Amino acid sequence: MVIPLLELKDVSRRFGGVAALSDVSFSVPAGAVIGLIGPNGSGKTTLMNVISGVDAPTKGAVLLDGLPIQGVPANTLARRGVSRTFQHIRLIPELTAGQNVTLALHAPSAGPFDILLRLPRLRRIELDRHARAVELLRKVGIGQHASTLAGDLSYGDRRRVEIARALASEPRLLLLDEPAAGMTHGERTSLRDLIAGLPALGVTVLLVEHDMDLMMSVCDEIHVLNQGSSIASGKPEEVRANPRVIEAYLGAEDA
Ligand SMILES: Nc1ncnc2c1ncn2[C@@H]1O[C@H](COP(=O)(O)OP(=O)(O)OP(=O)(O)O)[C@@H](O)[C@H]1O
Repeated sequence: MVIPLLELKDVSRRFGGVAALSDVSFSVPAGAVIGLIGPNGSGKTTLMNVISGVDAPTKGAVLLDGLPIQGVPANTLARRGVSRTFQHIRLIPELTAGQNVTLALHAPSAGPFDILLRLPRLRRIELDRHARAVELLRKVGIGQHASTLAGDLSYGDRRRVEIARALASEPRLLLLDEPAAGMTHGERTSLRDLIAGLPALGVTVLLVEHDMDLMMSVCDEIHVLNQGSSIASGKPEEVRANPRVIEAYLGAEDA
């Protein structure tokens, strides 16, 4: 039996009287792009928080390579191969795209003596880190903007820098929370190609996104949440035609 990269078993999260997640179960096989959709407030971000260690479930298990990780802090999970982007951009606008990515890189970093004595090793480490950041920016299609201030980049390119930052820890599982939000049509098309290419780089993707065209064209499988519960799972075209899904979205529009 092949152990999935990620498995959720009856994951629940309550906030006081609010059941943000109720017994959500599904798995994410290695090498896939898996989508998570649902109307506003259905629990998608809560689930991303629980998987990435930003939050812990009230009940249930989150397994990475078959081992429980619920409650493990985000920085530990990052070392174990789980990385994410957030709904709201978290770059430092006064730093260049390259510097923003460099900040997210793991060691090798300089030691106190390297810094104090400005040993040649320090310069070499800095050059290596910069080269690695540029390589990551190239992977997401904006290598040419490595020296541009993050604050001067277009919205779509800032989102790409965020993805490059998330790739800096060499994740096996990348959680993308609404990466297309605020993007133009053209930016969405290139984001789609970027996401579709991630499995070939060894990165499995769990994607939360409201852009249905993007989801339909990039996901191998989609899971649908409504009011914290899983209401449908399947191939994009199956999910799109599912009456429960249509009803959940129409209901949300009426609200
Ligand atoms: N920290 C919190 N404290 C209290 N309630 C919360 C908290 N976080 C989320 N909730 C509630 O949990 C439910 C699910 O919220 P969540 O943000 O996960 O939904 P979502 O599907 O990501 O929504 P959106 O598409 O609008 O981002 C909502 O009712 C929300 O109000």
